[in-house]
Amino acid sequence: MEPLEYLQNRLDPEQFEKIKVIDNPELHEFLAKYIDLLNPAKVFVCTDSKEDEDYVRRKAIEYGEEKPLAMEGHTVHYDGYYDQARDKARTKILVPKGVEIPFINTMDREEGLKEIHEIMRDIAKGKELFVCFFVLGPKNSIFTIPAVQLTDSAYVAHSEFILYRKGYEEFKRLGRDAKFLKFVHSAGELDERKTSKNIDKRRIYIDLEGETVYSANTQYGGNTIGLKKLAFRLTIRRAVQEGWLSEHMFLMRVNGPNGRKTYFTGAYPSMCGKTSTAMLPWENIVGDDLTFIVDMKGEARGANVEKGVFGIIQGVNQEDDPIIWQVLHSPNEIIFSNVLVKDGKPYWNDMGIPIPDEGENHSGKWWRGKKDAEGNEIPPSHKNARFTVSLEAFPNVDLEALEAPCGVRIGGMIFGGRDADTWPPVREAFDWAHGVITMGAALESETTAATLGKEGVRAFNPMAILDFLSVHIGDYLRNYLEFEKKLRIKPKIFAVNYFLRDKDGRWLNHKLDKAVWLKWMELRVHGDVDAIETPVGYIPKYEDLKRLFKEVLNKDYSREDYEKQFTIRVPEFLAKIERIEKIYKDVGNIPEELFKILEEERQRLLKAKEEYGDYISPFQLEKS
Ligand SMILES: Nc1nc2c(ncn2[C@@H]2O[C@H](COP(=O)(O)OP(=O)(O)OP(=O)(O)O)[C@@H](O)[C@H]2O)c(=O)[nH]1
Ligand SMILES: O=C([O-])CC(=O)C(=O)O
Ligand SMILES: [Mn+2]
Repeated sequence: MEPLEYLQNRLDPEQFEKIKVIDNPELHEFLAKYIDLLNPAKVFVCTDSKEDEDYVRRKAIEYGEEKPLAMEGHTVHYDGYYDQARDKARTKILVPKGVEIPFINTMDREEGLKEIHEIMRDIAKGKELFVCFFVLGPKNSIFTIPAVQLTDSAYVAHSEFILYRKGYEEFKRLGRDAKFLKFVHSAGELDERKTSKNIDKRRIYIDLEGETVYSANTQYGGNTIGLKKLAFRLTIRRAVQEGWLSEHMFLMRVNGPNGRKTYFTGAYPSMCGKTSTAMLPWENIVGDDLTFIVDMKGEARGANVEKGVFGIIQGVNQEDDPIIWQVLHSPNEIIFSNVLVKDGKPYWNDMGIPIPDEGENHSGKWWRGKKDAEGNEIPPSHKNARFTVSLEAFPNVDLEALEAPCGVRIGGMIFGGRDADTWPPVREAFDWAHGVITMGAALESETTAATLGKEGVRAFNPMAILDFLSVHIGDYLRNYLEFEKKLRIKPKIFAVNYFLRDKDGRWLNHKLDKAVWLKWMELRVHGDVDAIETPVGYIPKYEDLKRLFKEVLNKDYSREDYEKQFTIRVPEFLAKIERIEKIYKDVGNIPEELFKILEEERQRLLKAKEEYGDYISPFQLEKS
């Protein structure tokens, strides 16, 4: 049967009409195939109308996937107790038989497709299936990538309405020209708490060739929200093939002297500070997780892939995060996930106010001291509990930049991670290649609760994208190095480390110190301050930071703190180069330039060590 004919038979006339007017046979075929496979009781097609969005929102509550909270617009959603983070082990990239790609969890495409299609057969039985259209990037711009989502979870569809720009009209406009991404999701059978029951059959399979991602028997956003990390695997590949960058980066405006606006991107692994940086109250947020960067007339231009925030709620408190706090306590449309609820109010770990001793959370009925099946005490909220809210709700959003069809010019690109003992708080690369290699490609960070598995383990995580990589790392890095050649005006590259600790494990910095590093980087982009040359890049001068700490945070910054934080730790840096070099040597197909740049850095460090010893005070380097 022809796909359109099938759809006409299968859908209510009202729903069918919405599909029929999109002139795209590939779409019709896709819809017919997966509606048939998933076999839902009914199908709802979302246009860009407010009524359709309202319908999805209502269904999320009717089907019990979300519950209303006391404040208007607020709901809570729970994922299963063992479904609280991204499942790396069961997320696989489907590749032709025999193909292996370093660092990537791959699977034979034929086999994978067969398995997932079997898992998905009749999986939506008795449920309603939502067909949703969105775009990645601003509408009608060079960044725009259309995408269609099928899901039997009203929570997933609802999240996407908050996080992405609507794309139904765009599909209609583009017709057959739409080169779109496809997402098929089913939460599978649900238990009495409306959480996915068959976790053993949880699968996230990414078919690069068909630009389709399948996700089954899971609800956690990172595993299910098609346009987020699932699309990210597909766009990384497109970017490498087409010569642009698709990155795990925030995008923000740092406000310089005399009203100067400078845009920065920042790539840090999951749970390592992207949202908290982009949300600094006196700067402006454009995006907090995913950025597309293209070259336009020799400039690097960036745009937020999304238009909302799926942010970590643990630790959000009135003092450090005043804006998020305010937004979370106002009648905005917000989905709280995996938090503690008592009397219709949400609570989370480390929120800076007393938390009730009982309520409902991701484990069901909860009381302080409750233990899970493994004997671990269950905290009030899960560490990876999140809030989903549109950026429009934030008073500090740069709306013009968010919707700019040509994006914004990027002045600086930052790389960072959880590094207890090596990198100083902030440092500038000597040039593009030095930054891309020693800061981006050499990034290591401790694992976090954003993925299932052990936390706090130092792990190689180049450009903060290792979990999402879908091409050979060598090709990915070559694309980065090549990208520079298209640029007339090159962003400066920086590295930050918010997570440096002393010997006793205490943090060497406060959470808001990052505000000072940003202002310093802004000045450096414009050549407004000098810096100290070290073997690993440029670092700030004490006088400049002292002044900025006073101006930005009204704090006194001592010489002792500066010296502790900015001492160049030669043995740690050398050990890191050793580790990174070994990793890349073992994989092959790596640009030669990477080894050259690491070797040069090693030689600079060895020379400095001879002259100054293992731990070099910035004051010593400043004098020389
Ligand atoms: N010690 C310390 N913790 C920080 C700092 N900045 C952020 N954090 C903590 O890091 C955690 C994650 O921060 P986010 O900004 O939400 O992480 P993200 O990079 O946006 O993460 P994803 O959404 O998972 O990609 C939170 O628990 C913060 O409290 C800092 O400067 N110092
Ligand atoms: O995708 C998710 O699960 C949330 C996120 O931003 C990340 O883990 O980097
Ligand atoms: Mn992320």
